[in-house]
Amino acid sequence: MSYSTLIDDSVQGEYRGGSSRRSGHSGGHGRGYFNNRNNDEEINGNDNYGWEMQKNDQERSSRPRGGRGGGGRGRGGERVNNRNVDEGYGDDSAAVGGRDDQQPPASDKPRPTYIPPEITDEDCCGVEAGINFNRYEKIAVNVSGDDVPRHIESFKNSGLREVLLEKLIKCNYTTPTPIQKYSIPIINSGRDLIASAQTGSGKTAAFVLPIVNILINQPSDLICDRNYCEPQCVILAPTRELAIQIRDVVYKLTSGTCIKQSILYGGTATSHQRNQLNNGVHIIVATLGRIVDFIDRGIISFRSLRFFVLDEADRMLDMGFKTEIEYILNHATMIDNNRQTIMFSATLADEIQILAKSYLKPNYIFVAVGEIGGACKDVVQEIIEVSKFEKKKELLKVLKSLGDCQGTMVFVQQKRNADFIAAFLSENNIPTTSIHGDRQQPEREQALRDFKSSKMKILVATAVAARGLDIKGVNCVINFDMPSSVDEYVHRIGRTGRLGNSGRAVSFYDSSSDFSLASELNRILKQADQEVPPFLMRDGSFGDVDYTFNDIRQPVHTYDDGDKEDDW
Ligand SMILES: Nc1ncnc2c1ncn2[C@@H]1O[C@H](COP(=O)(O)OP(=O)(O)OP(=O)(O)O)[C@@H](O)[C@H]1O
Repeated sequence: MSYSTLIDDSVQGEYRGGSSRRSGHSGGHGRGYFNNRNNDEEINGNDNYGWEMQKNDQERSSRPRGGRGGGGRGRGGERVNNRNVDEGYGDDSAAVGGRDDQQPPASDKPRPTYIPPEITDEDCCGVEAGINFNRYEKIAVNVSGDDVPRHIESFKNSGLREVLLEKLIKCNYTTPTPIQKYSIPIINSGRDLIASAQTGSGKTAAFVLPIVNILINQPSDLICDRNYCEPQCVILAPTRELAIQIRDVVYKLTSGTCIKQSILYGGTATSHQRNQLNNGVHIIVATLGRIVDFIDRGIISFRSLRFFVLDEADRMLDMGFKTEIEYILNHATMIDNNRQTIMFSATLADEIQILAKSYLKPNYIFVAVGEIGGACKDVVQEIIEVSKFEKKKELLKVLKSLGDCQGTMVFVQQKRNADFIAAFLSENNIPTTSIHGDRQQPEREQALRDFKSSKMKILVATAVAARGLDIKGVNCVINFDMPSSVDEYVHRIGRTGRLGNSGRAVSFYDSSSDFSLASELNRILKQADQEVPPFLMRDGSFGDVDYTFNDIRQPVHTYDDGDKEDDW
């Protein structure tokens, strides 16, 4: 197979002497049309992380705040004029100020004209439950907070409306996962919630189901006009692709009901999104940069907001996004008492919990299924010591050992490396595509489609695909480069081994650059009952694993197999 049939145009362009986009012609469907660049979230964990984040934070913290009372375009307008509103923060915050010297000033950048395809039912098929699904029952659940509502045992007795139960049957959701058992009644009862559960264990439905249920059960008027919209629920995610996926779940659970939803994300035409908003929507799923643009323009107000959800909450509250989150929460139209705040992630460091507390009502509930920040035990983790010069050779060796390498995600740290590795694999006759923040939005979505449909066996990705993506048939994750934190490692390897399926993760450890991760990797491997290789013991300490549930408020109720009811 020739190289050009294996890899799409932009990668090819990149490989043949720099980015085709940079030289003014993007290949394929993007030619001369989608010539915006995507400032993306991977900047936060990867390329040039340090100084740019500081710069961005300074820039954002100097922005004027709120105060328009839901209309006034004055100050918002100024801000809009100061940057390209379509690109805004690119994806999605974190890139204000431009992290790339080659980027033209924001105001010179062309607006994206990409209108994403309409969602179809085919877009909504997720992973099917695997052989270890029943093992979820054995995972201890810790809950803290006063007057915690009783958890459910089945969807049937969950209080969800018939229309939702029918949808669950269609989706093959027969039994709720532990996080769903606890979250559904908590959210249904109107309480704020911060929750952690392992990757691939159904956190999305854990918040979408009860929210949709309440919106249907206790409807309130949908307020909008041709310039303005008051959503009742806003769900924020750190990446565009994750926002799309959450929207798909919302669509799956609301289609045919009165609930209207919309998605706002960067790299796409704003006019299209605006039209949807002006017709009124109950639920907006969004990335941060784009929703802030709409707020700045006075198109979105929070007067009717009933639910504010942060998926991947630890990521959303870290330096890259925190200022924008606070901007939204402090917005003049936000009425705290009306709002239920809900936060989910597989990883929730103590600092994040402390920060999150200030956004939650004092009687919020904290739920942790299993070890907070622990890796999914259905993923067999293998760490190989490889010098950076040997990595490509080792990659081919690992892929060969997989037999058919269909459904492999290869993570790298830098965007240029993603294209480089994709080109390298393609040259070795392995159909490969790539996803990262320098690819244009249609290309990113096409890459995911090609990987999901098995047209491409391998997806090479940066941090942009590390969190939340739920792709059927991902059998193996390869960390070609180690991520910069062990939490990101947990998210990356969690793209496989989802919903009780088994998965495999192979990570290349180069002592010269990954030394600082050694102790944390030891802990993660031990927590997940995996073998710890000698070189990690050599490079890192090997203290006791401490994933104890730690709520700043006490007491904590622990529920494990056989001890489910006592504390209620
Ligand atoms: N009760 C259920 N029964 C069967 N399938 C389910 C159930 N709940 C969720 N799923 C499916 O499980 C898969 C994983 O769910 P989801 O993406 O919400 O996981 P997650 O916990 O958010 O993972 P991550 O931490 O990686 O974001 C999805 O394909 C979803 O459709």
